[in-house]
Amino acid sequence: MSLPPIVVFDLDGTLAETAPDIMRTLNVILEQEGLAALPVERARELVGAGARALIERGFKVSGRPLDPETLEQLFEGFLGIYADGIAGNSFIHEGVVAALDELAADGFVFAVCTNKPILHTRLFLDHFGLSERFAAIAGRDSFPFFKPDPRHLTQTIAQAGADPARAVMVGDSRTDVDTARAAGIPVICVPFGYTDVPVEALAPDLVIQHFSELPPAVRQLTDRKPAFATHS
Ligand SMILES: O=C(O)COP(=O)(O)O
Ligand SMILES: [Mg+2]
Repeated sequence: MSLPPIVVFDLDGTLAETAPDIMRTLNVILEQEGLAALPVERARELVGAGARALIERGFKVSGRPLDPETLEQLFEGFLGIYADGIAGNSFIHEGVVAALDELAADGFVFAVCTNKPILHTRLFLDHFGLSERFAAIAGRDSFPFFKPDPRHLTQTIAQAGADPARAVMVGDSRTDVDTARAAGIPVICVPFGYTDVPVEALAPDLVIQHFSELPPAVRQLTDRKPAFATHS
């Protein structure tokens, strides 16, 4: 039996708007350290490479040096603060569930490959009742490597038991495009996530404006026709 095709999703900024709760957590930490809170709009340049990088970048834009030991302490604090109220102001983007339903009817399976810690990733997806929709869920700490290392993506696909030759990545940032390119997997970008340059500048295979555009985009890139195409 052949392996199923797969769509692998980035989480922050792609499947979900998570910036309000991520930035709220960062601001608790910055204020604890005597620094000014940053506006949620800064998420576009700060989020995307995981919680440690977020804290580092938050200190950098605040003009405060940060030594490695303090970073580790603050990261430990971040884990608890963010987990507590992880979905307070976050939401799954409109059309995600309908797109999953439509692609599942075509035989696709799904996975999440995110640089969010796996603890938060699972908590978040559980909160929205979505965990069981994914054949594999991989966070930044699920393997000894993480995006943009292509093995984060290829191992996620392997764990999902899917066909890497009929895989598509969906993301919102340079990290996702670089990961997919290095893995030789086509990539679709959403323009409403966390990136400091327009996603078009990252040259993904396709850009979708809304998740209603995802099923045809995925079919185009995997050369698959809708299940009932022959009847139309
Ligand atoms: O939380 C982050 O910094 C990155 O998460 P993502 O890989 O889901 O965009
Ligand atoms: Mg992202």
